Amino acid sequence: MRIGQGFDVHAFGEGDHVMLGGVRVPHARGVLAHSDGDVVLHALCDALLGALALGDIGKHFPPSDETWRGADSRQFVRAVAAMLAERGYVLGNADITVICEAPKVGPHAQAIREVIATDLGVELDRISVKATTTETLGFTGRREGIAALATVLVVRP
Ligand SMILES: Nc1ccn([C@@H]2O[C@H](COP(=O)(O)O)[C@@H](O)[C@H]2O)c(=O)n1
Ligand SMILES: C[C@@]1(CO)OP(=O)(O)OP(=O)(O)OC[C@H]1O
Repeated sequence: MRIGQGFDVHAFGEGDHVMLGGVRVPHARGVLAHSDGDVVLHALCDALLGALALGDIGKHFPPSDETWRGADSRQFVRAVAAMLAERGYVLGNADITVICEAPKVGPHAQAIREVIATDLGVELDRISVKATTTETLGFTGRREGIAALATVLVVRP
Protein backbone atom coordinates (compact mmCIF):
# COMPACT_ATOMS: atom_id res chain seq x y z
CA MET A 1 0.00 0.00 0.00
CA ARG A 2 1.34 3.44 -0.91
CA ILE A 3 0.04 6.97 -0.31
CA GLY A 4 0.16 10.04 -2.58
CA GLN A 5 -0.93 13.65 -2.44
CA GLY A 6 -1.54 16.25 -5.14
CA PHE A 7 -2.36 19.95 -5.30
CA ASP A 8 -3.27 22.15 -8.27
CA VAL A 9 -4.30 25.76 -8.87
CA HIS A 10 -5.58 27.61 -11.92
CA ALA A 11 -6.30 31.31 -12.17
CA PHE A 12 -9.72 32.40 -13.33
CA GLY A 13 -9.88 34.08 -16.75
CA GLU A 14 -12.42 34.70 -19.43
CA GLY A 15 -15.07 32.08 -19.99
CA ASP A 16 -18.40 30.76 -18.91
CA HIS A 17 -17.53 27.42 -17.26
CA VAL A 18 -14.86 25.46 -15.44
CA MET A 19 -14.08 21.79 -15.88
CA LEU A 20 -14.08 20.04 -12.50
CA GLY A 21 -13.46 16.32 -12.37
CA GLY A 22 -14.42 15.99 -16.01
CA VAL A 23 -17.74 17.76 -15.44
CA ARG A 24 -18.56 21.06 -17.17
CA VAL A 25 -19.65 23.41 -14.38
CA PRO A 26 -21.26 26.71 -15.46
CA HIS A 27 -19.47 29.73 -13.95
CA ALA A 28 -19.05 33.45 -14.64
CA ARG A 29 -15.32 32.83 -15.33
CA GLY A 30 -13.21 30.20 -17.06
CA VAL A 31 -9.63 29.24 -16.13
CA LEU A 32 -6.25 30.03 -17.66
CA ALA A 33 -4.48 26.79 -18.59
CA HIS A 34 -2.66 24.91 -21.32
CA SER A 35 -5.12 22.02 -21.10
CA ASP A 36 -8.77 22.28 -20.03
CA GLY A 37 -7.48 23.42 -16.62
CA ASP A 38 -9.30 20.78 -14.57
CA VAL A 39 -7.78 21.27 -11.10
CA VAL A 40 -9.54 18.20 -9.70
CA LEU A 41 -8.11 15.81 -12.27
CA HIS A 42 -4.67 17.44 -12.21
CA ALA A 43 -4.44 17.11 -8.42
CA LEU A 44 -5.66 13.51 -8.70
CA CYS A 45 -3.03 12.67 -11.34
CA ASP A 46 -0.28 14.20 -9.20
CA ALA A 47 -1.46 12.19 -6.18
CA LEU A 48 -1.47 8.92 -8.15
CA LEU A 49 1.92 9.66 -9.72
CA GLY A 50 3.27 10.66 -6.32
CA ALA A 51 2.09 7.41 -4.75
CA LEU A 52 4.28 5.51 -7.21
CA ALA A 53 7.14 8.06 -7.18
CA LEU A 54 6.67 8.61 -10.92
CA GLY A 55 7.11 12.38 -10.90
CA ASP A 56 4.29 14.77 -11.68
CA ILE A 57 1.76 15.64 -14.37
CA GLY A 58 4.05 18.19 -16.01
CA LYS A 59 6.76 15.54 -16.41
CA HIS A 60 4.44 13.20 -18.32
CA PHE A 61 2.32 15.78 -20.16
CA PRO A 62 4.55 18.87 -20.49
CA PRO A 63 2.88 22.27 -20.91
CA SER A 64 5.51 22.92 -23.62
CA ASP A 65 3.96 20.11 -25.73
CA GLU A 66 1.28 21.34 -28.15
CA THR A 67 -0.33 17.88 -27.97
CA TRP A 68 -1.90 18.89 -24.66
CA ARG A 69 -3.26 22.30 -25.71
CA GLY A 70 -6.92 22.36 -24.73
CA ALA A 71 -6.69 18.68 -23.77
CA ASP A 72 -9.51 16.90 -21.96
CA SER A 73 -7.83 16.08 -18.62
CA ARG A 74 -9.67 12.76 -18.45
CA GLN A 75 -7.05 11.45 -20.88
CA PHE A 76 -4.35 12.25 -18.29
CA VAL A 77 -6.27 10.26 -15.67
CA ARG A 78 -6.69 7.28 -17.99
CA ALA A 79 -3.00 7.36 -18.90
CA VAL A 80 -1.99 7.50 -15.24
CA ALA A 81 -4.43 4.66 -14.45
CA ALA A 82 -2.62 2.58 -17.08
CA MET A 83 0.73 3.35 -15.40
CA LEU A 84 -0.73 2.08 -12.12
CA ALA A 85 -2.08 -1.07 -13.72
CA GLU A 86 1.26 -1.80 -15.43
CA ARG A 87 2.83 -1.83 -11.97
CA GLY A 88 0.14 -4.04 -10.46
CA TYR A 89 -1.62 -1.32 -8.46
CA VAL A 90 -5.26 -0.23 -8.24
CA LEU A 91 -6.75 2.73 -6.43
CA GLY A 92 -7.67 1.95 -2.83
CA ASN A 93 -9.44 5.26 -2.33
CA ALA A 94 -9.17 8.93 -3.25
CA ASP A 95 -10.25 11.92 -1.18
CA ILE A 96 -10.45 15.22 -3.07
CA THR A 97 -11.16 18.75 -1.81
CA VAL A 98 -11.97 21.65 -4.14
CA ILE A 99 -11.22 25.10 -2.73
CA CYS A 100 -13.14 28.10 -4.09
CA GLU A 101 -15.85 30.58 -3.15
CA ALA A 102 -17.68 29.77 -6.38
CA PRO A 103 -18.86 27.81 -8.23
CA LYS A 104 -20.66 25.61 -5.73
CA VAL A 105 -19.25 22.13 -6.13
CA GLY A 106 -21.71 20.19 -3.99
CA PRO A 107 -24.39 19.91 -6.69
CA HIS A 108 -21.80 18.40 -9.07
CA ALA A 109 -19.94 16.15 -6.63
CA GLN A 110 -21.83 12.99 -7.52
CA ALA A 111 -21.23 13.45 -11.26
CA ILE A 112 -17.53 14.11 -10.61
CA ARG A 113 -17.27 10.96 -8.49
CA GLU A 114 -18.86 8.94 -11.28
CA VAL A 115 -16.40 10.26 -13.90
CA ILE A 116 -13.37 9.49 -11.73
CA ALA A 117 -14.64 6.04 -10.71
CA THR A 118 -15.23 5.22 -14.39
CA ASP A 119 -11.82 6.42 -15.54
CA LEU A 120 -10.00 4.59 -12.75
CA GLY A 121 -12.18 1.47 -13.08
CA VAL A 122 -13.18 1.36 -9.41
CA GLU A 123 -16.36 1.38 -7.34
CA LEU A 124 -17.99 4.74 -6.60
CA ASP A 125 -17.48 4.40 -2.86
CA ARG A 126 -13.71 4.64 -3.33
CA ILE A 127 -14.02 8.23 -4.55
CA SER A 128 -14.75 11.19 -2.25
CA VAL A 129 -15.27 14.74 -3.54
CA LYS A 130 -15.69 17.62 -1.11
CA ALA A 131 -15.46 21.41 -1.29
CA THR A 132 -14.70 24.33 0.96
CA THR A 133 -14.38 28.07 0.72
CA THR A 134 -11.57 29.94 2.47
CA GLU A 135 -14.08 32.30 4.08
CA THR A 136 -13.09 35.07 1.58
CA LEU A 137 -9.39 34.86 2.60
CA GLY A 138 -6.49 34.51 0.17
CA PHE A 139 -6.52 34.12 -3.60
CA THR A 140 -9.44 31.72 -3.61
CA GLY A 141 -11.28 33.99 -1.21
CA ARG A 142 -10.74 36.92 -3.59
CA ARG A 143 -12.13 34.70 -6.39
CA GLU A 144 -8.86 34.97 -8.33
CA GLY A 145 -8.55 31.24 -8.87
CA ILE A 146 -9.54 27.74 -7.90
CA ALA A 147 -7.54 25.02 -6.15
CA ALA A 148 -7.86 21.30 -5.47
CA LEU A 149 -6.19 18.84 -3.12
CA ALA A 150 -6.14 15.08 -3.61
CA THR A 151 -4.97 12.25 -1.37
CA VAL A 152 -4.88 8.66 -2.59
CA LEU A 153 -4.01 5.19 -1.40
CA VAL A 154 -2.96 2.69 -4.05
CA VAL A 155 -2.91 -1.02 -3.32
CA ARG A 156 -1.74 -4.29 -4.90
CA PRO A 157 -4.86 -6.51 -4.75
N1 LIG B 1 -17.14 25.94 -3.72
C1 LIG B 1 -17.81 25.36 -2.71
C2 LIG B 1 -17.55 25.67 -1.38
C3 LIG B 1 -18.29 25.08 -0.40
N2 LIG B 1 -19.26 24.18 -0.73
C4 LIG B 1 -20.10 23.57 0.34
O1 LIG B 1 -20.44 24.52 1.33
C5 LIG B 1 -20.02 24.04 2.62
C6 LIG B 1 -19.60 25.16 3.52
O2 LIG B 1 -18.41 25.74 3.04
P1 LIG B 1 -17.49 26.57 4.06
O3 LIG B 1 -16.26 26.93 3.30
O4 LIG B 1 -18.32 27.73 4.47
O5 LIG B 1 -17.19 25.64 5.21
C7 LIG B 1 -18.95 23.02 2.36
O6 LIG B 1 -18.83 22.08 3.39
C8 LIG B 1 -19.45 22.41 1.07
O7 LIG B 1 -20.44 21.44 1.37
C9 LIG B 1 -19.48 23.87 -2.03
O8 LIG B 1 -20.35 23.05 -2.36
N3 LIG B 1 -18.76 24.47 -3.00
C1 LIG C 1 -1.93 19.72 -17.49
C2 LIG C 1 -0.81 20.45 -18.19
C3 LIG C 1 -0.73 19.84 -19.60
O1 LIG C 1 0.31 20.31 -20.32
O2 LIG C 1 -1.03 21.83 -18.36
P1 LIG C 1 -2.06 22.85 -17.59
O3 LIG C 1 -3.43 22.71 -18.15
O4 LIG C 1 -1.51 24.24 -17.69
O5 LIG C 1 -2.15 22.39 -16.10
P2 LIG C 1 -1.11 22.30 -14.87
O6 LIG C 1 -1.90 21.97 -13.68
O7 LIG C 1 -0.30 23.55 -14.81
O8 LIG C 1 -0.23 20.98 -15.19
C4 LIG C 1 0.79 20.97 -16.18
C5 LIG C 1 0.54 20.25 -17.46
O9 LIG C 1 0.85 18.88 -17.34
